[in-house]
Amino acid sequence: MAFFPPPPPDRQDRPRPPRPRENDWRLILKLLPYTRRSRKLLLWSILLLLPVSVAGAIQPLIIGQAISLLRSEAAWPYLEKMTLAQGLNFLAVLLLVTIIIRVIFSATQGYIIQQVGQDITAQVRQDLFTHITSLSASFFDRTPVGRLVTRIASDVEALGDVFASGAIGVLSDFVYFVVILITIFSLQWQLSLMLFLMLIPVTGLIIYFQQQYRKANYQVREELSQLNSMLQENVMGINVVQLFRRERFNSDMFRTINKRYRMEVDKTIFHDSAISATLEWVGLVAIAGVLGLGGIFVVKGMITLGTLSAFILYGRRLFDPIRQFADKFTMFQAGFTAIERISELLSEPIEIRDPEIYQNAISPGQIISNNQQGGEIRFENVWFAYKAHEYVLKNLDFTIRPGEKVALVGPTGAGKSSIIRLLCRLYEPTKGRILLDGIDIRDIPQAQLRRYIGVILQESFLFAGDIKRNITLGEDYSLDQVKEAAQLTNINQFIEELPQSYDTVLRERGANLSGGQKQLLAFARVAIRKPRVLVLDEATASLDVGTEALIQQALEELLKERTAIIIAHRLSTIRDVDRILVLKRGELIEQGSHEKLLEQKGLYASLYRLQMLGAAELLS
Ligand SMILES: Nc1ncnc2c1ncn2[C@@H]1O[C@H](COP(=O)(O)OP(=O)(O)OP(=O)(O)O)[C@@H](O)[C@H]1O
Repeated sequence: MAFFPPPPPDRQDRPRPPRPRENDWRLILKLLPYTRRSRKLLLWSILLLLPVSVAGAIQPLIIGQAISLLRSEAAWPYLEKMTLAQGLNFLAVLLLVTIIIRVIFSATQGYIIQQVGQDITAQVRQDLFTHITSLSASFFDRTPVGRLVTRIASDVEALGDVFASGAIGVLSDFVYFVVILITIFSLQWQLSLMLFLMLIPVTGLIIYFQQQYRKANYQVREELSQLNSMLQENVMGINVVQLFRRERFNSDMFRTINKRYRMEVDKTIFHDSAISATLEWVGLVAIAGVLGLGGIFVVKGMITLGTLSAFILYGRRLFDPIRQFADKFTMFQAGFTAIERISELLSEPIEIRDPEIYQNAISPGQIISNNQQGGEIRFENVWFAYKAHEYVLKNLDFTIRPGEKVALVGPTGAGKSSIIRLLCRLYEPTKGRILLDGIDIRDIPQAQLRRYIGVILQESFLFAGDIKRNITLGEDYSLDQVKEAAQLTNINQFIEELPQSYDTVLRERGANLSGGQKQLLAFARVAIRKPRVLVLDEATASLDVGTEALIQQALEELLKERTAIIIAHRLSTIRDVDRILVLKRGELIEQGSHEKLLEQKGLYASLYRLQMLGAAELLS
C-alpha cells in the first residue's frame, strides 16, 4: 500500500458553513507585523495623502472664484485688486499647480504602495508555504491539495490587491472626504449640512451591502477551493479517469461545482452592482438638492453664483471618494475574506514539533557506545488511532535489534504502513512510545530522525528538476557521492547513457522515466544518506524481474550492517529475513523466523500456503 493513504471519503464533501467571523480590526492587526519592514515607505505614502487631498479639495474653489470674477461678484480680496485677465490667469496657473501636485504625488504614492503591497504579499506567501510544509500528515489527510493551492495562490493575491490599491486608497479617500467637508462647511454651512445629511442613508446602505457581499464572497472562495481540488484530483488521476472512462461522469460533477461557484459569484456581483448604482443615484439627488436650495440662496443674494458652482462641483467630489470606496470595497471585502482564510491556515497547529530545548536534544548515534552498532528500534506498548478511539495499532510491544532484518506481514489494513509512519514520526502514537537506540523519538530533532531512517516507498515521488538534484534533494553532496550512490543501487549505467547524464532534467513526477527507473532513483536517494535504519514499504513491488534482480543485488549491499524493516506482500521475497512480525487488525499475533512460523501453522503459514498455491496454479 502507498505510504500516504488515499483521502478519507468525506474529503470532497460540500464546504462547511463559514466559521463565526473575526472582527475586521482584529484581522487587520494580524497583518501589522508584516508591515514592519516597510514602515518608512508606508509613512511616506501616508504623508503624501495630505497635499494630494488639499490640492483636490481646492480645485472647485478655484473654479468658483473664476466664475465669480467673470460675473463681477465678490471674490477673494487679492483677486479684486487684479484686472479680469490677470485674475483669470492667476487662477488658471493655480489650478494647473494643483493638478500637477495631484498627478505627481498620487503617482509616487501609488508606486510606493504597490511595492509595499508586493512585499507584504511575498512575506505572507512565504510564511504560508513554510507553515503548510511543517504541518503533520494528519492535516493533509483532511485537507484537499486544491484547497491549499487556492489559499497560497489566489487568497494571497487578493490580499496583495488590498495592499496594492485598497488600503492606502481607502485612507486617501477618507482624508480627501474630510478635507472637502472642512472646506465646504467653512464656505456655506446650510448647503454643506444638506450634503452631509444625504450621506447618512448612503452609509447605512454601504454597511448593509458590505455584510451581504462578505457572506457571498466567503462562499465564493470555498467553492473555488472545491473547484481547484477537483481539477487537481482529475489531473493527478488522469490515467484512472481515462482508463475507466470517467470523463463524462467527472465532467458532470465538475459542472455541478462550477455552477455552484458561478451562482455564488453572481451574488457578489449583485451586491457590488447594487451599491455602485445606489451611490450614483444618491449622488445625482444630492446635486439636484444643491441646485434647488443653492438657487434660492443665489436669488436671495445669500451666496454668489461662483459659490453655487463650487458647491455643485463639491457635491460630486464629496461622493467621489465614497464611490471610489465602494469600488475598492469589493476588493477590500475579498481581502478580508482572504485574511480570514489565510489566518485560519496559519493558526493550524504544528502537531509534530522538535524537542522544546533543542540544545538538549539527543541524536541516536550519540548514545551508541563504541562496541554497539546502533539502530535499535523499540515499540513500547504503542497504541494508535487516526480517528479518536478507532485503534488501528493495539498495544504493540517489540524490539528490533541493531542490524536485524525484520519483515512486517499481515493482511491488507493490518497496520503495517501505520507502524512505519509512526516510526518516522509522521504521526504520533496515541499511547505508548517508540525508542530509537533507547531514546524516545520525540526527543530527537526531526531532521536527525529522518536522516537516521531511510524510507523507500512503493511509489517514490520525483520532483521536476535534474537527476542529481532528485538524489541530493538540495543537500550538499558532491557529484562523486551521487555517482557512488547510483553505482551502489545499479542505476549509474542507465543515468550515464542518458544524453545529459546526471544533468538530465526530469519532468514533473518523473513522467519521463519508467516505474523501475524511478524506484532505482529512490534507492539511490536513500543510499547516499547512509541511514542506520532502512525501511522498505512494498519497495520492490512495482519492479519487473530484471530490475528486481538489479535491485536485489543493490539491496544486499544496502542492507549490510543496517537495521531493516521490510513490508512485502509477496512472502517469497522475505523468507531470508531474521524475523517476521505477523500483524492482524493492529495486533502482533505471531513472530519468528520463516521456518518457525511455518511450523506454528498460524496465520503466516496459511498466508504463505495460499500464496504458494496461487503461484503453483499460475505455473500449471
Ligand atoms: N490516513 C488515514 N486516516 C484514517 N485511517 C487510515 C489512514 N491510513 C490508514 N488508515 C486505516 O488504518 C488501517 C491500517 O492501515 P495501514 O495502511 O497501516 O495498513 P497496511 O497493513 O499497511 O495495509 P496494506 O497491506 O494494504 O498496505 C486501515 O484500516 C486503514 O483503513
